[in-house]
Amino acid sequence: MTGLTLKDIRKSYGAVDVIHGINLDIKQGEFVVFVGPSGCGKSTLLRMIAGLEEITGGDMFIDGERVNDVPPSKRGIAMVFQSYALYPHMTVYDNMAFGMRIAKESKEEIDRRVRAAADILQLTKYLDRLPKALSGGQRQRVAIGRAICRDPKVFLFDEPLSNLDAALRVATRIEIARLNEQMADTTMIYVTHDQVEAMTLADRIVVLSAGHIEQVGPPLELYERPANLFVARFIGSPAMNVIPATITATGPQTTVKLAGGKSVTLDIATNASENGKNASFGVRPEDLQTASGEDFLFEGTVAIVEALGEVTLLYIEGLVEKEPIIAKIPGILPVHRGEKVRFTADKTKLHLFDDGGKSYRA
Ligand SMILES: Nc1ncnc2c1ncn2[C@@H]1O[C@H](COP(=O)(O)OP(=O)(O)OP(=O)(O)O)[C@@H](O)[C@H]1O
Repeated sequence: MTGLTLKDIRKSYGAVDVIHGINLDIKQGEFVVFVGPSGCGKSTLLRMIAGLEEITGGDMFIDGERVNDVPPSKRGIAMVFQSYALYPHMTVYDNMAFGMRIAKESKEEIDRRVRAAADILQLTKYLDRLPKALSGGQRQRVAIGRAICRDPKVFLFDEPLSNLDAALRVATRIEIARLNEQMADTTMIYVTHDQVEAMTLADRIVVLSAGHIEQVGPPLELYERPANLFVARFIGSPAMNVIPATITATGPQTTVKLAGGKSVTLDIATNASENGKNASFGVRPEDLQTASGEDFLFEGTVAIVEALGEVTLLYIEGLVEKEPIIAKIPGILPVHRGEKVRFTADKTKLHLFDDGGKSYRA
């Protein structure tokens, strides 16, 4: 057994349970991203893997070895944090070499590892510089380089890009993707709030909420087939539109009556016992298209137009109380506030969830 296994992992702070029994198998070399709302336990879980937080219950295995009581330095793990904490008076080279010098590695081995890490991260020409003479993105790359030099079995990242500006985030994200390719045998676990980072870096995404797992899967599987309303709303930006509905016909296809009165037939199978039940109908903003004829899904009044150039976001009112429906239409639309607009959507892209929020498509 290689990689990392979490078996019914629990965490409590005093009487407060924050992680409620996580079961997860991570294969060697896999890139797994933890996402979830603030406070759901992402950092706590990562810190338990690192050994920085005690495990209250359950078992954790790295490379088949139970590590619950193994100290951080003996777990074969390296962690990169949000703030990179380099030694300001040391050069890039010395910052990367520091841990290995403490561990009494030979000069040759230190030099070999520092240069290999610098090469992967394109830092070779900065090795003699002090951190203050580097950009934020370069400094974060040095922090990553320092972690690479430890030759970890498991690499942990806790929102490593969140202190960088937008352009540097993109550049450093691409650097991390490359690092992952070059260190194909190293398992990587990454915590982020950023949808794009999660979607582009992950082999699998773990969606957490309130200390438990909602769904685990490859990014596009979560996007196309969310297991429940929580995941449906969490993955994708702007979030999936959700409209209350009632099931009026079941079978290989299902017909629902949407709040507002329109009936829609979906390519989703339900059995007869579901008839008459409340459900939630879901459609992603980017799956809506404007319609001209009578064959439309719904109609509403444009409340806000956001023209972003490559797409136009329309906020539509009059369908569901409180929240507007959002449509994301490619290009620039000649539509104005106050106009009535009709929308359709590809039937295969529609979602339906039962009254407990579980997807009927699962
Ligand atoms: N030392 C502590 N004592 C008590 N409760 C704690 C402690 N550390 C964290 N918590 C609680 O545990 C829960 C999980 O926190 P954690 O930092 O893991 O969440 P997170 O998902 O990483 O959040 P964020 O995205 O905001 O960083 C939160 O409700 C938090 O208040």
